[in-house]
Amino acid sequence: MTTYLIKGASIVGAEPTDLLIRDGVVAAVGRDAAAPGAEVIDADGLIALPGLVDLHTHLREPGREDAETVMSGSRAAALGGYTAVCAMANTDPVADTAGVVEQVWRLGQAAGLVDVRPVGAVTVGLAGERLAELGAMATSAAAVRIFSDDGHCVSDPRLMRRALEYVKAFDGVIAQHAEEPRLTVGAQLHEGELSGRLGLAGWPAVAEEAIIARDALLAGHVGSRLHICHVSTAGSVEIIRGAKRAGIRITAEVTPHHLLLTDARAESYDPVFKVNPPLRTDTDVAALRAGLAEGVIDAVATDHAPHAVEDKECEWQYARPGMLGLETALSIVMSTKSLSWDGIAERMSRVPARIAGLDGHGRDPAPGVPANLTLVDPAATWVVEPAELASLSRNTPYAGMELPGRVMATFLAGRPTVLDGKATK
Ligand SMILES: NC(=O)N[C@@H](CC(=O)O)C(=O)O
Ligand SMILES: [Zn+2]
Repeated sequence: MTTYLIKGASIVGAEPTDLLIRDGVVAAVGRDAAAPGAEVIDADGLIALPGLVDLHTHLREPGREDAETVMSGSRAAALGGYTAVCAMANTDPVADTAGVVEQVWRLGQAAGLVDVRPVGAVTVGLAGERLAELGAMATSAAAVRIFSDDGHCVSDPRLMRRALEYVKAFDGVIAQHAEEPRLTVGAQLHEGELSGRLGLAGWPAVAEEAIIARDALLAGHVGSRLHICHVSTAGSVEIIRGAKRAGIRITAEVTPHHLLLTDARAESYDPVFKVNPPLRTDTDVAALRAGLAEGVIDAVATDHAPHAVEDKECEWQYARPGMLGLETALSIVMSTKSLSWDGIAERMSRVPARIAGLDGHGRDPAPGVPANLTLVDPAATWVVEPAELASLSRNTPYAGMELPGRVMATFLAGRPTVLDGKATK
């Protein structure tokens, strides 16, 4: 295994130093760190962050390998500075058995660019009727800790309660896509002035907030762990704040797109802006940014949702919801200027690693720590060219935008997955 000497990197914004990476770990930190024969990486002006951890990635394999594969999604993740991603269960077949989660986990190992941690479905086929084999997925080689029907809400409160009770035994967590389906029938975008003007069915904030409030109470009653996917409204932030104050074991994530974009984008009628939950208002964006900085929202998660051209480049009503996220997440978060480097490390690496139970990830580079880290050039800017993304899909809402911050190198267990801004495989 090659030894690397990273010279002049600033660890999470501290004074520049050198890092020696040997045998999969950070072997030494400091200006005197030297090793004959080491490959030297000039990191002058770069920020070293613990490798980013994504709690919400759609890799589409098995089933929609035309939109993304474990390999292409892993490459996109590494280029975005990620060393671990939690792969959502809404594949075909659904990841609702030990067999499917092990298959995804093995595909991730074989790709070797990022730690792929499969999320298991809560219910069989995501149908919301019967619990999936949660225990078998937890004890499988994939060691599943996060369970989610994401794409769908576990709307039956009795089933949700039982799932929360079940995962307590192995410190699992239920990640809820909070959407009361009876309130979002036919919904196309945020319910507000614009949906009224366009004459399209709206997705009201209360459809999200009602489920979060209900599930927080259930999680508190059961004493189990609940995680809320892609929080999108100011009201949700307040409910989560209250639940945390009450001692409920609740965590939450926000996506980069909900931190930047508003429903005004829907006016263009370009389906690239169609997503679940929908883009909301300026007030929501401000509350999400503040909630994230404060820690009421624990983590940034991409909800990377690749879709094939025919599913996205069509009439708004027929387009699938979702947008790409892995390769742009860090730059988008930087562009919002709502987090310091420590805040970015906390909300994009340390805390998501803790939520997902990933011991080897989310640790600042220090002697003895597994070498899962990323080097970012804070001064560089880049223009998003959809055709140049590593994802097999093109549905980025940031096409043509100039963004700050460029991932120059990423290391997974001491091996570079990105060098000079390019994936190593
Ligand atoms: N976010 C989306 O709009 N789409 C996701 C599902 C989901 O995360 O809810 C997808 O799988 O495409
Ligand atoms: Zn979702």
